[in-house]
Amino acid sequence: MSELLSFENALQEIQQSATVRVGQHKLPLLEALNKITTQDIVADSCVPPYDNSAMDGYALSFDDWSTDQVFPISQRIPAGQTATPLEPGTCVRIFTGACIPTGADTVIMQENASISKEGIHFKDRPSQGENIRPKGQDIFTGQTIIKAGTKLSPMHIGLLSSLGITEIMVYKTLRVGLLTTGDELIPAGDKLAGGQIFNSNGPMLTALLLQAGYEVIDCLHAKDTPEATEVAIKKLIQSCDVILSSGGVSVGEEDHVKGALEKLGEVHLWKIAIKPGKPLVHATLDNTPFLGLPGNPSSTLVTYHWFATLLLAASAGQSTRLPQAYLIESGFNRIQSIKRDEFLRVSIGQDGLAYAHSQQSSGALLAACESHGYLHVKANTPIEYGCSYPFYPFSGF
Ligand SMILES: Nc1nc2c(c(=O)[nH]1)N[C@H]1C(S)=C(S)[C@@H](COP(=O)(O)OP(=O)(O)OC[C@H]3O[C@@H](n4cnc5c(N)ncnc54)[C@H](O)[C@@H]3O)O[C@H]1N2
Ligand code: MOO
Repeated sequence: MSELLSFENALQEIQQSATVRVGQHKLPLLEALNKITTQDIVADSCVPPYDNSAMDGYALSFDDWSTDQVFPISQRIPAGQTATPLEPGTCVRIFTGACIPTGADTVIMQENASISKEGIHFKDRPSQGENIRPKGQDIFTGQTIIKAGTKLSPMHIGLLSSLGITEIMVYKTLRVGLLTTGDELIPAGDKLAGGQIFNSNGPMLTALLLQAGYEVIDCLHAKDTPEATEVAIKKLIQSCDVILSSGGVSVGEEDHVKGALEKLGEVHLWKIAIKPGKPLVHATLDNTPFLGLPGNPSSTLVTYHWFATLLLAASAGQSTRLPQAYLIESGFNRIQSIKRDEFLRVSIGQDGLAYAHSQQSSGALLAACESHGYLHVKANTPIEYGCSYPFYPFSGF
């Protein structure tokens, strides 16, 4: 086991080696959804831009209020209009979102007002400043609202629109090339012959990449020969910013990916002390980063989640950090441990405890579909009922 790199060291090596691989351009705001900011966004104005009412009601000066005071209405201010200064001793009829007139500092909601011919009476003492949303409550001028390297979400699109921003500088979309390997694989839709299985990693990786907002330039398949593997890799190098592959990275004489990488570029790491996913390989070919994921579908998924997401994000210009862990207590015991860090596919029960799926084979994918995420169990660590372990939901990757 000594030749296996630790999980933490592998993460660090891949993260440290990654650099931005894409250019920049300015896009209309909605087209920038899921794109990555190239610089900090600093607000050049306040949101809201003026003090405004949080309620439909009446604005007045708190100092004018007494329990017997009746306030004539001197002004009506709907949202969208400007206000003139408050006449002392009066109140103004005001609506949610409307400007607070100079001199008013309190809004009383209409449910707490009594209307008579003389004016409006507010029996209960208000709190000074109530129901007023001050200028800059959400964003103030000069505030950094979005950091460089942020993937823009629908919330960011709303936030930027609240500042009147219509276009933004973002990184161009990362172009990813995919290679699947294996003589036994045929595409879904073809007819299976003896010894064959359908290629599921190709579509799964494509879906993962598309979901993350990357462009899948090409998805090639290579037979298990050194020549076919090299030809496919050379083709992908021409057009892709990053290349991912599945299969062919283990030690058998049918595994040709690592050999091809050694021939075409520099291999940085191979074999990590994790289960599933041990024979991951990381290389650079002609300045193009390459991550060779193991072929067993759950090994492909785990290594994509932990390592490919890191490499891809950094290559795309995104600030990278590890996914959020939640400490969750185990709902089961397991005495035996192994010498590799494990990523068990687990569900969180109604009782809040983590339960391992009964099928943990790296060749089985249904377990991932029926689980909520990974329980990270360190090497040589037994699992004890009620003890806490880091849990990583699939949605966090
Ligand atoms: N003697 C040893 N044998 C193996 C070792 C080892 O240390 N010594 N490691 C095992 C581990 S761990 C893993 S993981 C696998 C990884 O092997 P490869 O990455 O070389 O993958 P393949 O051999 O090409 O395929 C493994 C398995 O996955 C299926 N597969 C591959 N690609 C796809 C695909 N696109 N869609 C669906 N299924 C796929 C393939 O048919 C095999 O069953 O090596 C162990 N062996
Ligand atoms: O490391 Mo492999 O992915 O256990 O089968």
